[in-house]
Amino acid sequence: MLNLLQGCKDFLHLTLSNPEHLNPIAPQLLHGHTKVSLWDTGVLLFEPAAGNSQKDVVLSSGVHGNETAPIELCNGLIRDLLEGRLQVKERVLFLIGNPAAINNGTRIVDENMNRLFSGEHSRGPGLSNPERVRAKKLEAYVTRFFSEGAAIGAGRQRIHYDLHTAIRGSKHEKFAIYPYRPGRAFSGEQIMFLAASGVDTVLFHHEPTTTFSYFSSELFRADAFTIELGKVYPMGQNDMSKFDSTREMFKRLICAEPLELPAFDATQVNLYQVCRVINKEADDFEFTFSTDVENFTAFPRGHVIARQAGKDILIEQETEAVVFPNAKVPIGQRTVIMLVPAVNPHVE
Ligand SMILES: O=C(O)CCC(=O)N[C@@H](CCC(=O)O)C(=O)O
Ligand SMILES: [Zn+2]
Repeated sequence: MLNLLQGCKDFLHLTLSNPEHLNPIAPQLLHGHTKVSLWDTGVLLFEPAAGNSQKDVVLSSGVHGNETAPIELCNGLIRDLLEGRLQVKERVLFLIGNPAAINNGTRIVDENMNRLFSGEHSRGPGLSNPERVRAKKLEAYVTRFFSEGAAIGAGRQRIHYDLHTAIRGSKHEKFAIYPYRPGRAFSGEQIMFLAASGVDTVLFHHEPTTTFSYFSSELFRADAFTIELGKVYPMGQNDMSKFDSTREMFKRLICAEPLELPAFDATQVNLYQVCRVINKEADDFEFTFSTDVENFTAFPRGHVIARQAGKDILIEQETEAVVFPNAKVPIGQRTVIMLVPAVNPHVE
């Protein structure tokens, strides 16, 4: 393992040089205190060789190939772990989601991978393209990781941060999507962890989705989020100083350093409720606003925000804010998420 990595520039380089597959490598002892295992290309596990870990943490990046900052952030943590500057005290699984799309510099190759989880990869046309195949494998790796954690002992915390960047600029630069979780309170500790990581805005989703974070949240009861860390830039062109707080909190989490989180305080964060999702139903779908309108821009009741098939789509609530508007999606998929302020969300 170490030889394999030493022959390459680094783990990301190894991954991108083998975009489809790498043979697994059994656990190797690193620096006398850490077990490191390669499960597949872009799939790397670190475990403390001794001691009582309490948490199973998945850090995924590159599910969309052009969202490079989280890939660089994770690769930096991996480099520090491999070279011994950091030592994990919790189990951590790093996933680089879509190496072929990263090589392409594009969001997708054939299909949006973040619409293919919770078994969606095998519905309809089935495992008909590499993204479907990879989504199925990623599900299997997360399942194995959490199952092996459960075998260590009961009561472990499961965490999955699926790291992205947004196509547009955003009024709140860093934000997280909290997957729909009926019957489960939102975690105030997680929201304050995100805030300490520089992610000061959280959207509560209103329905099940086929995203990676929903998969881990629903199937494994993980504290799982899609986290948007800023705007998309090409690889190497990210200002990595913008992620100092995020890196610091991820480091504290995986190295079991004190998190020093304040109690949940709704005044310290921006909380939004998803009120609806507008799907594309016709090829002529178009927004009435320009491509430089930022995420979280709000519009008043009655305002026409989009048109399709000869019909206007109007703002229904007193105000609604838009996030992820994108008219260039296949018919049937989400064109935009609509938000209202979250009123008294059930946070514990
Ligand atoms: O900026 C955009 O339009 C998309 C950024 C992105 O990839 N967002 C995720 C959000 C997933 C979720 O809703 O949890 C996605 O669209 O897959
Ligand atoms: Zn993304």
